[in-house]
Amino acid sequence: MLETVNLKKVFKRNIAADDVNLYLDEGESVGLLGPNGAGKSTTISMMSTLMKPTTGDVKWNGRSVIQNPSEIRKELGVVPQEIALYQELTALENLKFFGKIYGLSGSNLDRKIEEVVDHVGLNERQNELVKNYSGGMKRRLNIAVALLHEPEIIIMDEPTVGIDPQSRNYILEMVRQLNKEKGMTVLYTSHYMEEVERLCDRIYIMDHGKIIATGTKDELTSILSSEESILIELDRDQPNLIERYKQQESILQVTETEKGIKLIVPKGSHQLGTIFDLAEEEQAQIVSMNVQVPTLEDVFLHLTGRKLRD
Ligand SMILES: Nc1ncnc2c1ncn2[C@@H]1O[C@H](COP(=O)(O)OP(=O)(O)OP(=O)(O)O)[C@@H](O)[C@H]1O
Repeated sequence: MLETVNLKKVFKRNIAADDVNLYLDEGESVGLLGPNGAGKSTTISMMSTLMKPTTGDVKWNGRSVIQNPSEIRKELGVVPQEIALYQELTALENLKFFGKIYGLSGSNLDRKIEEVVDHVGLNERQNELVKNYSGGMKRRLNIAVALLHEPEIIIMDEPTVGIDPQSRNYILEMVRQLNKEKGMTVLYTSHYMEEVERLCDRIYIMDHGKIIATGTKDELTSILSSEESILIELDRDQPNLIERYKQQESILQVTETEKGIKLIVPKGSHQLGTIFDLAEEEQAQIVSMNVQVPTLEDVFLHLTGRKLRD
């Protein structure tokens, strides 16, 4: 349905997207996951006609998006990261304005507005000025605008950045319904692993402009199927203990967490004795210990050596 072919964008000497190849089949919900600056916005801006690639192409049902931008733009629902609304107008006036740009009018436009306002849960507040909206409401209205012309696909650039947990939850549930109940294809970018885990059938992990892994959540975590992670909660910071663990060849990865340390070890390698012995030598109190199967966050760390939100 939508695919990129060796898509590349170079800003002066910075390669923001480097030979990106990804695709979405009809009805799929696909996540593009990566830290800030990974190249997600650049990639989806090119996919949605908002930016020209340096080289490569984007195909929409076999037709080049680069060759036919204005024609194909009408078929895509695009939710940019920046809020694109008129603050001095009401939500309803904004929707009428953008609806007309999409070529809608009369009772057809009224019906579509009613539908999208309902979908994003803004019925009761549609006559208020956008400047008085909360950040979460503005984001919801931003999404409503992108849905007005009934696109087959919605492309969303980090739609939950900077909003409260309740609005975030609302948006995630809304996107899930669009995909699962209305059958809309979704491309969702985020640096929140939990969001793509919750929403997406398939995930692309991006870093430094490149796609570094792809698959379902299970496929991606199976990259680490021969490993397990051990979460250790400590009574206080223990920099010496972290160093001691790092010196152990049998411990593959050591990361500091909010409350302690996370270790990645080969599955079934019976490291608990060593872990306890070293803690005792460093006079560190282990408050709790948890052995877990790897998460997408672990996969990212494994592939890049960095945390998603460093
Ligand atoms: N217009 C531009 N001019 C120069 N460099 C740019 C431009 N837009 C993006 N970049 C650079 O390209 C790289 C990728 O940026 P991009 O915004 O695509 O990343 P991202 O994964 O979407 O991150 P974020 O979550 O912060 O938006 C970054 O190094 C960024 O500084």
